[in-house]
Amino acid sequence: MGTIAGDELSEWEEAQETASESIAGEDGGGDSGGFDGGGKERIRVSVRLRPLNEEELARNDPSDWECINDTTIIFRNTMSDRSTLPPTAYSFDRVFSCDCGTRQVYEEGAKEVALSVVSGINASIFAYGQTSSGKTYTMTGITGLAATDIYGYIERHKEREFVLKFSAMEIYNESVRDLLSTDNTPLRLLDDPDRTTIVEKLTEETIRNWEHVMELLSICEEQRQIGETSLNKTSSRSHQIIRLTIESSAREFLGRMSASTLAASVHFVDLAGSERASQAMSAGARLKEGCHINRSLLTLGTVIRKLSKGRTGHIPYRDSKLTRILQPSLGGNARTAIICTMSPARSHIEQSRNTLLFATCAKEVVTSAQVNVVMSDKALVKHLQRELARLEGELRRPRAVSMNNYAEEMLREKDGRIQQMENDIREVTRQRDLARSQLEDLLLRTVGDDQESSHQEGIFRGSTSDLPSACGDDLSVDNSSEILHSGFLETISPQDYPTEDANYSKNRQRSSEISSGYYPASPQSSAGGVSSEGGAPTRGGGEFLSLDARPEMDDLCKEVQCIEVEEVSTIRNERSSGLLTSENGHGDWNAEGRASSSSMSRRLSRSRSCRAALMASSPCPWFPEEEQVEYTPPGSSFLGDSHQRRPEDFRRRLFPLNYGVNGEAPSPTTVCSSKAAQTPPREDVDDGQDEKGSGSSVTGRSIKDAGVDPMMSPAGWPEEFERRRLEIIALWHSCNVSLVHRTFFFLLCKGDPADSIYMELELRRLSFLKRALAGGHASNISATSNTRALRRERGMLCRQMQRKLTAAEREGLYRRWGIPLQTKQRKLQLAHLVWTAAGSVYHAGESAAVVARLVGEPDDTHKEMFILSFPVGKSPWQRR
Ligand SMILES: Nc1ncnc2c1ncn2[C@@H]1O[C@H](COP(=O)(O)OP(=O)(O)OP(=O)(O)O)[C@@H](O)[C@H]1O
Repeated sequence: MGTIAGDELSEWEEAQETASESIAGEDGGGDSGGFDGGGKERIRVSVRLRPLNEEELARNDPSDWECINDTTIIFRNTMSDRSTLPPTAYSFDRVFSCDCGTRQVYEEGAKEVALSVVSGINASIFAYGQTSSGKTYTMTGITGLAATDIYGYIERHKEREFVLKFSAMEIYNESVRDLLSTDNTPLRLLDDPDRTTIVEKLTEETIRNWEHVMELLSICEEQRQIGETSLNKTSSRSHQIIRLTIESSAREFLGRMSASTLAASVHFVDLAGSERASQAMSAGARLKEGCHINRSLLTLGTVIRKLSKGRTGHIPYRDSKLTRILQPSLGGNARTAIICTMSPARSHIEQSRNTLLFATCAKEVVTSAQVNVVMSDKALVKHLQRELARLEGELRRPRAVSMNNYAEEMLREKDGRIQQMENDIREVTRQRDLARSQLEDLLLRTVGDDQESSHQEGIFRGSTSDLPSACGDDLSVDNSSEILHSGFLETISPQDYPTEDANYSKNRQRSSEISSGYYPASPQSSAGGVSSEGGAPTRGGGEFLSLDARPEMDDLCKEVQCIEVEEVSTIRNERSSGLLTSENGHGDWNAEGRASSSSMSRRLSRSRSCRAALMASSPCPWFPEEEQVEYTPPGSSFLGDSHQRRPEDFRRRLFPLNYGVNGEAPSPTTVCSSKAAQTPPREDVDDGQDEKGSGSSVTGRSIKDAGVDPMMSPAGWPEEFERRRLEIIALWHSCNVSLVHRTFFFLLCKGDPADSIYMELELRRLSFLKRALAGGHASNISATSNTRALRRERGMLCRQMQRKLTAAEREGLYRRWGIPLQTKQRKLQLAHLVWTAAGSVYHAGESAAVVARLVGEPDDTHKEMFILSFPVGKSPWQRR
């Protein structure tokens, strides 16, 4: 039996209501005492005053108690010495005078509560009082009457099927005995999940009829421990608990899943006498009984007292078997009625007062009875299955959620990895393309210079048929190198060239020619080395690369050509005007090597178009395409003595044409011994008086392009380095060059003679850029756009300060740079301070230190970048 709640209750509500209505309907609520079917109510407390018994009458024990009405009993002191004292009044739910019969007591003091059991509400009827006060007398009557009424109710409610079960026990000396069993073995008390106490192995008889109940009651009476005390010859020495359990179901629902079963128990409790042992004049076995009795009653009194004060604190139900078994009836799920019996005799005044005190407390105790509906087996199975499914669902749900979360987390992680890998692939691809582009650019420039030289050489020694038709101009040169076999060429035998790589050999030889800084002009030499028909290589004078034998090279060299032409066009024109003349409109050259100005014009025109085509097809990754077309600075021939000190592998990559067959670098002495290497550098002055021919001027330009200044002694380099560095710093400032570029260049070029080539290149590029900006012929770049890019770069530095520097480091920088710590936007101030002084190497060094700290130190790779490209506005760092 138990209670149900929630949706399960709704399943039974209809049947329960049917049962309750049927009970209330016929009996008008009388049978159930008008109880509303559940809720809190106080214990119904009644006091029954028995008549003076023979012994009391015999000793003239006066009766001082009087029930002045149905609810109040007063103690009227008839003793002479206390006659002046006012009577003490006690009020209860009902008081019964000595002339009230048991039926009346039952009807008015117990029936309402007792018959609640037929409505599925637990009920308890207690008899409390001292020995011989009439507890057994009262409870025996009440139990019988209640049983009779219950059976009368059953008889009247044929629509319901009732099942009555009877059990009885006594608690004697704190041992529980089964009154329906001859076995006196104490029964154990067990706790069930409903916090009720189960008496193990207690006999429970299913009652057949009213007579059966009476029979069982008789058995209990016979079985109960009795003894003779001074007050009661047949004193009940134990607490007797008779339990009548009633289950009822509406017959119309029987066998159905929805069949309702109301189940409740009514306890008839005849307590042992509450008197003190001494008062009962007990001794021996009776004294021991008295101790146990009092222990249980003492606990009962404590429980009632505590319950009467509210349900705060610990209620010592478990301190005795009596209170433990009756716990539901004491402030639990039961309606309770207590009938306190008392003797009217003055001699029992103290016990009577105690009884009334107990009753006073009991009437304050609130119970919370409710209808108990039990399920049928089928319904219980269904309910349990549903509950099982629910619990399994709950068990699965968190796990499912957890699994889903785990799966989602794994997917997110994998997506993240995939994204990271894709980013890595993109980055690697970008770097690969960049490196490839740089390598191609490097080769292009190198070969371009070679081509430029060859082209120029062709001007002197070739014919119109030597030039690629795509270039439009058929420029022929009949001049030959005057020292074709001089210098480096003499050191390398054509036989040494690997036959399977003729172009490489040719290029390498050509590069050697360039590196020697000398272009042949001697007809004699030309005759020995180059065919006048087409410049075909001859073995006798060393193989020259034929222009028509390498059209792809011609295409690749266009960028360099056009830059060279742009830069030196004025000079070249002037020079050409005196040295080269065209014999016809197709740009043929005369035997004196003079070209007409119209030929040069055509040449310039061709170069620009070719450059544009080249740049469009091979964009430099460091520049937007539109910027590359217009702002690629002059290319250079990175040749000369200085680069010999660079890392061997880099030299090999950068100047493949300058190496021998076996990869060995040409010795500085070889280069220096060349005739051209000893030629004084020529200024790019348009004196127009180069009688030595264009070959000399080209030679001089080539030397400068190579960054080799034969006149500059190693001892003079430090001063020259400082001069160039200051010039570069000033140009950086003028051109708004990227701060990162400035930083890397400044930190990498520290005065090593090998740096001369980089500085020369940088100066040339910066000069070109400055002129382009000043001249306005750079349509896609302007000082404004550079300034904007520079501002973005300073913003980047500002953000990097926050990321890369600690607060202490930043504070140190602020102090070092004179930025007041109390000012705002200090990082921005610092970012706008670096690289702002155009004429101070010290300032540049400090600036470079700051920027390098923020973007990282440069390495040799960056140094190579200086040759490959020249970032304006945006730095390589920004483009990552
Ligand atoms: N209301 C009453 N009217 C007439 N006789 C009564 C009444 N109450 C009790 N008696 C009688 O008083 C005697 C003692 O009653 P009873 O045995 O019921 O007392 P008790 O409280 O049960 O005592 P104990 O606790 O010792 O068992 C009995 O002989 C009984 O018949």
